[in-house]
Amino acid sequence: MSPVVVADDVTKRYGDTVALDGVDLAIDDGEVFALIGPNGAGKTTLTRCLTGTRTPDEGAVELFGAPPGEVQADRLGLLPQDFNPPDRLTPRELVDYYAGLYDDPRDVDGLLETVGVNPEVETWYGDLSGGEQRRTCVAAALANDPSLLFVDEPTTGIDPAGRRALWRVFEDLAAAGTTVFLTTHYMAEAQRLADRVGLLADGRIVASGTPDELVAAYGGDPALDVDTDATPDDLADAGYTVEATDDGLRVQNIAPEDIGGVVDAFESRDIAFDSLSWSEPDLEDVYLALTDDPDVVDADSEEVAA
Ligand SMILES: Nc1ncnc2c1ncn2[C@@H]1O[C@H](COP(=O)(O)OP(=O)(O)OP(=O)(O)O)[C@@H](O)[C@H]1O
Repeated sequence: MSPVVVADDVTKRYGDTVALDGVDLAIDDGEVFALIGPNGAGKTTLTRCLTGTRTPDEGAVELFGAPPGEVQADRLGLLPQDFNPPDRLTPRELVDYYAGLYDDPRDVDGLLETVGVNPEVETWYGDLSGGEQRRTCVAAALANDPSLLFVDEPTTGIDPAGRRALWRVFEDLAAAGTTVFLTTHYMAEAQRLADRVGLLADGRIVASGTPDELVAAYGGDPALDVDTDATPDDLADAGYTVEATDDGLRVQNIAPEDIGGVVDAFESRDIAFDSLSWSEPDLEDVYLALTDDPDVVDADSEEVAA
């Protein structure tokens, strides 16, 4: 099976800034690929090069085996990060406008309902909340029922319930065979939706694989966090790898069945603690290990205005 999306040694510069530095990528038919990476890593630039809205300085891009400009428009869906439709249209008018550009569009009201926007609403796009605007834009990007969809930060600014609703939309698209390329700052989004994840840093793909492969390779070990005033020295003779954290101690490489032994080690040394919290590594740990970026967004705890 030949890949649907190919980037071959793609380099893009803006003046002295090297936004992409030799990116290789191949995405198979029906795959959901999530591109993650810090601000300025080059995600939007790569999305633009792949969709033909930017031309690489070096290297080549192919969609369905052809340059992006030669691909039939109704096969592609694109939701750019900075998509800015006319303000004075209702959601139905707006999606209807995009649907009208294609021969065989999806049903507009059904699309709006799918993304959680009431098709009857008479509010102009410009007066919708940020989350409602983004959901309307997702509906517009799906108007032609694309077989390849590019979405650049599709759920930024959407509240947690709305984000999960959109995840279900993307999961349904993937189940129906749509190839999806998405960029996101939400590690939970990449972990849940993506068959494969690529981590872009300074214009280079520094790691790629399934979420499980990346976690196994870079995520570290499961750990037990202990809320305590103790220091690592207090447990120096206990045989554990222990490091200090903001709230106390982290005991590394602890399986669930080892937790009792750690508690015994604390109690036998008369070390007081308030609480224990065990966690397995996830994609966020991978991201932090490979980028050292403190601004990674936790999709479950982030506060957003709907
Ligand atoms: N039109 C432009 N002119 C000059 N520099 C640009 C232009 N577009 C992007 N850049 C620079 O290229 C680099 C990559 O930007 P890009 O927007 O692709 O990153 P990103 O990973 O999408 O970032 P974010 O997560 O903040 O959206 C950045 O240093 C950016 O400042």
